[in-house]
Amino acid sequence: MNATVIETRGLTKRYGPTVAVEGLDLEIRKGEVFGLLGPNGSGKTTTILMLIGLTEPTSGELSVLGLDPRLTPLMVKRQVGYLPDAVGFYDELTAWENLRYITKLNGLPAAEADRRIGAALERMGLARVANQRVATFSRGMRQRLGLAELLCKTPQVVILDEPTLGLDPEAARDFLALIRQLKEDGITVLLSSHLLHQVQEVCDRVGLFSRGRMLLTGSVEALARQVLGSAWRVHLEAQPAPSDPEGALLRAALEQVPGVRLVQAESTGHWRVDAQQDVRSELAQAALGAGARLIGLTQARPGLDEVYARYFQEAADEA
Ligand SMILES: Nc1ncnc2c1ncn2[C@@H]1O[C@H](COP(=O)(O)OP(=O)(O)OP(=O)(O)O)[C@@H](O)[C@H]1O
Repeated sequence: MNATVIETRGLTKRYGPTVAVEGLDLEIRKGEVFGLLGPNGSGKTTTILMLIGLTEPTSGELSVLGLDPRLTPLMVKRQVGYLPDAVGFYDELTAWENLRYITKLNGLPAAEADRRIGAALERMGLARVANQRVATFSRGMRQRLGLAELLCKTPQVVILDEPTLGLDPEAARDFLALIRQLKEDGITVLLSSHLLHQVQEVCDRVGLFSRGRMLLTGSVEALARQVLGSAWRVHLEAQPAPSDPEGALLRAALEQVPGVRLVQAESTGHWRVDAQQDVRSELAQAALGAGARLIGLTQARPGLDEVYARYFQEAADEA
């Protein structure tokens, strides 16, 4: 198993009477992409700020790359790239000049800085606009420039606060693809977002936050299984046999497939099947066995939005 890169135990932050983060136990391993997910005000930013030593925890333990950000904030900052939700650049300088300025502040020798800046801009798809003033950049380009800035530090860990905020769907998808590339380089990524459906594709694991507490953690599939009781969803289109006009036989056949949890008629000839594992071929066989004409079978993963909504609905019902 990969080394633990970020670890917290009972991490808590209070602002006067407000509990921003309470009793957070977190363990993130090298090369993981971990998503802190939850609505506005649930404690994601405060968690991030504690991890990079920008705010003091009220109590609890934390370690980032084996260091305590309370004791050695500069050493942590040197190895951890942090992209806040609003990235600030000098609008009148070009992309290259902005990065050059920052690398100079970080004490990087000029030749090495030029090499890293060139590579980072290329990697972020900004090489063509390297000499363009940042004032002319879209929000998506600024975000990519923010990531390029982080890469100049050759960080081991990258922490991104709401990285897709304000991006249109295409720019958001592109940005998430860049995050996936960081993982391929062995960089550990922690990102926060309230856009559950958007980040679920890119995260190996997620922690769902609510009111300062991380209530659920795991892979999207594990959470779906835990909360919804199933992790696979298949949409099946079939015309029942002429002798089974209501589709009752077809439905019974689908229900009998091992692993199937729920079969629901969505509209005439359309069925939704929730299952514990991939049962597509078994469903196809069952449909044919019931004399139906199989028209189509598509698979969709239940989304985090649904997990989140169901989990909090159940918690509210219990309360
Ligand atoms: N400096 C502060 N002083 C007082 N209260 C604060 C401070 N920073 C955050 N809080 C409170 O702590 C709670 C958690 O806020 P936090 O910013 O961590 O949430 P978040 O999940 O990152 O939300 P968002 O998505 O809106 O950034 C909120 O109730 C917030 O009002």
